[in-house]
Amino acid sequence: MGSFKKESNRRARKIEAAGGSDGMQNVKVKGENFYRDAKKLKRLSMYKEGKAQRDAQGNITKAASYQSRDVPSARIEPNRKWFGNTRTISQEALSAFQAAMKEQAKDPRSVLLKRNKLPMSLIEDPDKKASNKEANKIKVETEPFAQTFGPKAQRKKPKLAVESMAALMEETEKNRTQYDDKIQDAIENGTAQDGWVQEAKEAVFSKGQSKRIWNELYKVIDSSDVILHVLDARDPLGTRCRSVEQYMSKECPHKHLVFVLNKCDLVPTGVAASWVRLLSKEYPTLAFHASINNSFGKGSLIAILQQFQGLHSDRKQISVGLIGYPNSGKSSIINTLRKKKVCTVAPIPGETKVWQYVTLTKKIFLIDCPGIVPPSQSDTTTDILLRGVVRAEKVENPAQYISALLEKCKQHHVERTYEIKGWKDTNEFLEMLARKGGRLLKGGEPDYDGVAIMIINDFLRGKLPWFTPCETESSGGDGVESGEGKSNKKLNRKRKAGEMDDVAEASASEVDSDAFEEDGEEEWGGLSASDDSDEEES
Ligand SMILES: Nc1nc2c(ncn2[C@@H]2O[C@H](COP(=O)(O)OP(=O)(O)OP(=O)(O)O)[C@@H](O)[C@H]2O)c(=O)[nH]1
Repeated sequence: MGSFKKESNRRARKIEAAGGSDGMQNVKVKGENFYRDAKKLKRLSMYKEGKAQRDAQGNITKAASYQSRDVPSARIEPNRKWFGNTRTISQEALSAFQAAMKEQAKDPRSVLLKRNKLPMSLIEDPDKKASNKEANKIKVETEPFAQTFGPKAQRKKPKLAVESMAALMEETEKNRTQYDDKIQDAIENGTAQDGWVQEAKEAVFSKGQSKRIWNELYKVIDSSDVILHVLDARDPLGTRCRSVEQYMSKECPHKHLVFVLNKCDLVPTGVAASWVRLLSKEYPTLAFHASINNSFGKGSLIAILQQFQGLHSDRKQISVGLIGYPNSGKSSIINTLRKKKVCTVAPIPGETKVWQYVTLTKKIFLIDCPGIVPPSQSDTTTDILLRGVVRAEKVENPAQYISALLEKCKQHHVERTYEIKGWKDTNEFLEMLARKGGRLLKGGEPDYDGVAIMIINDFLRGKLPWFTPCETESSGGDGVESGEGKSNKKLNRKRKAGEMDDVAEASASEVDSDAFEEDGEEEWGGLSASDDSDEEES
């Protein structure tokens, strides 16, 4: 406990120093504002450090310490708290982690982590990053703004081949005539080459490439966490959109891409299995048959979507976009998953016009996208037509595509489907079919184009069985006829067992696809793990 003794002594001392009772008013009494605050103390101690030294004229010869402009040498004491949430690891451990992650990031099935929580900057190749930086730096350094643009620009003027406007017009006209002649020659001789025959294509072959459709696609990609890329099992590579895959891996690598090999009921089980094996090396791949009552692979597709949803458990829901070629069965897959008709499905391409949201479960939304066709210089009009991008009724002279179509099919399948035999060339085949079906024009002329449209539609809708063999599994690799490899041997075995008959019949009508379906379920058990209990659960 303190006493007031010290305080009374202090007051007595002060009064005495101030000259008796007159100085009473000047003696400070303890209470409010008695003690000096921190600010005042700081100022006072600054004065204590000394004033500046001045010469006779009053100029400062030596500055006071508070006036000095020298930077004081200060050291900051390191503190563990700075490293709050981070963990420090050794360089060796970091390199080992980088190497392991690089391996895993390549394998799409082994990394099922939240991509946005991965330290991607650590995984990226530091050398590559450095070289990119270097390249950018060089660009800026070699061509600074002032040298390139503005009044001090040092760039040379472009050299023009012509000297006047009239000469330029003349040159342009000459080039155009040359180009037109070239196109005309190519069309007449059938020697069209890539690049400059594009103009000669019918407008209908640009279906699925319009700006509107691609805008829809980008909307779907932007809004989705998982993208299901739907491929036609009969021609998976033909219906693959590599440009979209590249776009996704570059612009949004955190989104998951999954291949869905649809229409598996239209190809032999072995072929579908080999395609799944091949495509799985790049992205997770599922075999699927879209049908509301008789589906295949639905359980495994829902299971994989639920896994993805688990990865994003912090979100209320995830969106799953379906993209792919027109007519590949995107809307049918949504209907199959929902077990009812929620999207319009039609055997004609371009049925889906705009994107649409469908709720699968409380936490999973599906987005249907219109069919897209990546523009390619190497795709011929025949390729485009036989992928089902264009309606056969819309093309000019459809009979011209029948020879290519027949090359893709086995002769005995064509014979059995149309119950005709012994044609020598495509024209004769069309004529026989026209006469058999009574498709004749005035004067008994066969309706070649009418029959050709029918055949193309049968080909696209699965009435005429065909498939593209998986190249890695067949030694020939160019079409059904030449493939003598493993898959074809397998197929031959199946054909002997009457399985291809099942395919032909099953594909004749979509509803009547049970026989092949059952077989598929048996063989596919290990790959896509689809069983009834799965389906029931979902
Ligand atoms: N046999 C068979 N036919 C299928 C399958 N999936 C879809 N189809 C048929 O393929 C046709 C096209 O199906 P859609 O679902 O409309 O295709 P889409 O990809 O939505 O087509 P767009 O609207 O043009 O983008 C329809 O006639 C379907 O019945 C399948 O697994 N097997």
